[in-house]
Amino acid sequence: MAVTKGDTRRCIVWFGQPAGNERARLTKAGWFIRVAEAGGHGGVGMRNGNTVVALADLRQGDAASIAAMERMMADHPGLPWLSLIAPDMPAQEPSVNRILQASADFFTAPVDLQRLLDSLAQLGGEVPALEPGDVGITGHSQATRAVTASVRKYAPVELPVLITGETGTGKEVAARALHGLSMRSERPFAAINCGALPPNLVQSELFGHERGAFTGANARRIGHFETAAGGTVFLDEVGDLPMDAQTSLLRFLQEGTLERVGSSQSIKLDVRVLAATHVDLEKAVEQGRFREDLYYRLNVLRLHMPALREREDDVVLLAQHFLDAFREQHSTHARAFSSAARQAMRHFAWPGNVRELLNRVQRAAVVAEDALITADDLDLADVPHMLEARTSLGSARVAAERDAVINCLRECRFNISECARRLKVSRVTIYRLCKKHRLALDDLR
Ligand SMILES: Nc1ncnc2c1ncn2[C@@H]1O[C@H](COP(=O)(O)OP(=O)(O)OP(=O)(O)O)[C@@H](O)[C@H]1O
Repeated sequence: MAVTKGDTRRCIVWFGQPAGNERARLTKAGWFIRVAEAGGHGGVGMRNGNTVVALADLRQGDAASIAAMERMMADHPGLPWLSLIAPDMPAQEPSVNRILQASADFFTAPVDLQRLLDSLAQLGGEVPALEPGDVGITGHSQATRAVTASVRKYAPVELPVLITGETGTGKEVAARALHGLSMRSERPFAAINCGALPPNLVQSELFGHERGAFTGANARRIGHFETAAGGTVFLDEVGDLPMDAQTSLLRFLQEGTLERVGSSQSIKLDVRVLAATHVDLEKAVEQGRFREDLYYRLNVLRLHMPALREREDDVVLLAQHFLDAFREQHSTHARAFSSAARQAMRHFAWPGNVRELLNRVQRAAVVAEDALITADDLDLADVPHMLEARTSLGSARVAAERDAVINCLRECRFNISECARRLKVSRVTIYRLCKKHRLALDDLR
């Protein structure tokens, strides 16, 4: 199988059968598609200078062709591989799983063609034409692009996703994006804050109850899970679920069934579960506050939402986005941010993350007197002083540490063991500190 003269420079070797729309979109984007057979002869057909990406299409795959695909991938480890599976394919099945693991990225049919093009562009060494706004997650920093790519990847997979991150980082925004990009998007999305439910009512809120199930249960109540049938349930602060509700949730994840409180009848239900936590769930497991088996069930796919201070490049963009949204609903003089305000926003640590930014921008839009929101309007006028204090305090600490080591070494006549004893640290630490402060012992003596 040789690449003929007319081939373009960007080539996909598609092991399987691309659908008409897939072929059309990729060709339009400038990719030449070569259809190949995993068990066929002649390798993948490469020519120097071509960008070649291989795609393992397992949609029609029987066991023999999956095995052949695995061999083909093993024979060509230097090639970037993508893989494509059917939605009902058992991703845990060892040979399928090995193929997914060996791929740079994988897709579930129906293929999100924009994501496929982005992935191909990345593998071909181009800057991906990613539009994070498409999925409702505003931001263009590296960290946000990585989140968006994971959201696109996880959305079509029918597995739970555990979303972690500090408060206000956009965990619910991500959960909505996962739902909105999934095949369930036309069905309900139910967001439940487990921490806000009274512990004795959690079971009934989530799974419903029958009339007379407990004092005050005057009528049958349908729970959030049943209301979201065919859709997605998002359990925020899942670590706050009481033990009995954890057991019911585990059973639902294992068997796809639930029982209303006060009933022994099992109800079969199709709901995808997404969960979020801002506490360390692993620690809760260690301390026996969260079931380990439930943790493993929820933590199949994991999405981490970075803190806002880790995505400095997003701050001004998000602020303008919130201001524009505010202006659509309210009248305000404010149109944009002064350069001092932009600088203060970029340097602020944002302990409340995106939620705090949203609140400050809305408040500032109300109080602003002019077209440009000032640092003062945002209540961030102190940021430069805070930075200065942090810098000077930091450098004072470093200087004090250096002086303490030098003085002690001199007093101990450069006896490292003695110096370590007096400063109550190990000898290794003294050597490390000397290296850190660039203290050459010979120069000090
Ligand atoms: N990338 C984003 N683009 C636009 N709006 C965002 C983004 N991230 C967060 N927000 C907004 O910030 C606020 C907080 O987001 P969200 O509720 O999703 O955070 P959270 O991590 O779930 O918070 P908590 O841990 O308190 O439940 C919301 O108003 C949300 O719309």
